[in-house]
Amino acid sequence: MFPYVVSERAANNGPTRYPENEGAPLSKSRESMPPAWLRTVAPETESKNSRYSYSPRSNQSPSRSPSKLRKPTNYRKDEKSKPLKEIALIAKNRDERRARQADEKAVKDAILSAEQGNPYWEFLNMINEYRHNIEFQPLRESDIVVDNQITVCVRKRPLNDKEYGKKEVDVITVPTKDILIVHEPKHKVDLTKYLDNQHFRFDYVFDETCNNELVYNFTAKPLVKTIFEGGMATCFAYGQTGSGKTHTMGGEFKGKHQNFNNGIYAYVAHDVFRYLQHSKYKDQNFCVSASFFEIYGKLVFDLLAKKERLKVLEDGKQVVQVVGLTEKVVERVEDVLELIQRGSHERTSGQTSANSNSSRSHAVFQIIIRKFGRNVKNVVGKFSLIDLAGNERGADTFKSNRQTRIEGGDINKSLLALKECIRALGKKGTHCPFRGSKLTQVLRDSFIGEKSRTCMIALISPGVASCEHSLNTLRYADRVKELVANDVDELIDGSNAFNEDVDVSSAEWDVLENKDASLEMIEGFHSQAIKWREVTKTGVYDKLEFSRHWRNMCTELADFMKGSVAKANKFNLLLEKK
Ligand SMILES: Nc1ncnc2c1ncn2[C@@H]1O[C@H](COP(=O)(O)OP(=O)(O)OP(=O)(O)O)[C@@H](O)[C@H]1O
Repeated sequence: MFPYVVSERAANNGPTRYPENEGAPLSKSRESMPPAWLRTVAPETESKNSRYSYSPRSNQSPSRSPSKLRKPTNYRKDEKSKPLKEIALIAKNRDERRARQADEKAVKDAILSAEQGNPYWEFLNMINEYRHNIEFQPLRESDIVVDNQITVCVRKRPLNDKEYGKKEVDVITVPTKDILIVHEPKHKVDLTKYLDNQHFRFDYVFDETCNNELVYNFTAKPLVKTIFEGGMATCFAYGQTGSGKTHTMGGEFKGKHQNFNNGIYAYVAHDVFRYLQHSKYKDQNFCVSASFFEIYGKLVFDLLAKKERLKVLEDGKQVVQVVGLTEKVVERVEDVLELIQRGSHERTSGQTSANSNSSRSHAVFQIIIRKFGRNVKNVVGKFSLIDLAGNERGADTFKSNRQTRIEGGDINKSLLALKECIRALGKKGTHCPFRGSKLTQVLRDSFIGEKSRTCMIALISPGVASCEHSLNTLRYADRVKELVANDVDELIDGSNAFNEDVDVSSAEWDVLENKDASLEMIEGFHSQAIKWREVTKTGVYDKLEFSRHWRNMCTELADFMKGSVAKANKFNLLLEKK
């Protein structure tokens, strides 16, 4: 990471230039000392209480403004010293300016030498300064996981070795748990460089320090219970090639080796088997199975049967079947891991990095809960986990190669259909255009029904070279669930909002008012909690009623305190800025 703290001035100015006749900057130690020629003291002026004056006999005569420096004659004592004071002040200001310019130049030189050959060094400088003004409040493990029907979040991966090697600049900032800023480098018509800082808000934003487990806890984990309660759960990984989709879904990579134990597939499997042990489900005759297939264009391949080609059929009741798809019964987490490993190898076998099929196909891993009935095994719920094709493939439809164009078109179509289907799920009663692509057709069940829940993890690469693709990914995710990011400025120091005194006093008013309301809220919660403690102590109580009350109380308190934190944060930032 960038090792210097960049001063505000250094980031805003272009290369330092010195005015003609002023020469090179003075060193900082000479700050506030007048130049040598001004320090030549004439005896007659010294005696008249003037610290510095000009002697016309001196051979260090100044080349500029001699009239200003001529020895005064007919002034009274205090009047005589006035022009000299002015001269001293001018000299002092100039020395300070020179010292400042020297500082700025030193900082820029340091950056330039550290970032030798980096065409983006000025942008890097601006981004660092922008970050310098932010009070970071990233996502923490202890943060509340909100129960959404549709969750849309973004994960930023770290810069990789290749990108460091190319001196790529990280253009993504994650100031809080739900806000992300893209610093897009731009040029004005006069070629001045500037940053277009674009803000986005999502349910959660994971920065480069978050690991797969944390991502899982806020995304797919809350959906596991859905499949035990008769619903469909779906989790998509969306993003450009190399942004971390497979890393997130399948498991972290160490070189070429992938650890299938710490991907979202595996975490879901762990939780499914944990749920099965629960007293509520233990005796329900549930059976768990898994399947793994790949959709490439309009074709479907079975990843658990040597990529056998499969047919997708829809019956009169709009029930979609992938005919002949392998569905293996699994009894332990290890069985699931074995299938994930087998399917993943099948998916990537025979491909080179230059011709990566995996990034041009959607991989669908499903965990299915069935209940044994009389001879039939009815589906109770299904968790579909999808590692989508690289979204830039959809954009590359101008590529000359016909095959690439067709592939790009198919990917584009499926991603657009997917977005519309998820949006339809969110807007109840809206028609779900699932026939728009093979992907949405196969996943039809996921987009219908009150109990269906979906989560989209948009993955982005942080480098400046990926900026355009990252923006496309973010705009897509933003359209899936339009969460407005209009209070972003409140978090970022330096916005105009901070300049007004009136803002500070209104923020203060808000906080003081909220403080009293918070106290009331907490007291109310406290007295209710004590009542429930008495009721539950006996062990004989209405569990359903308690669970509902307790959930509502906690949600209310959490929501209220969330608002309090925002108010306190705004007030604090305004004061610190002041
Ligand atoms: N959060 C992360 N932390 C560390 N490394 C990561 C992270 N995300 C991705 N990577 C690394 O980046 C590389 C590309 O990741 P990955 O293969 O998951 O991308 P992808 O989006 O699935 O690409 P493709 O569409 O080609 O399959 C891998 O080497 C992976 O280890």
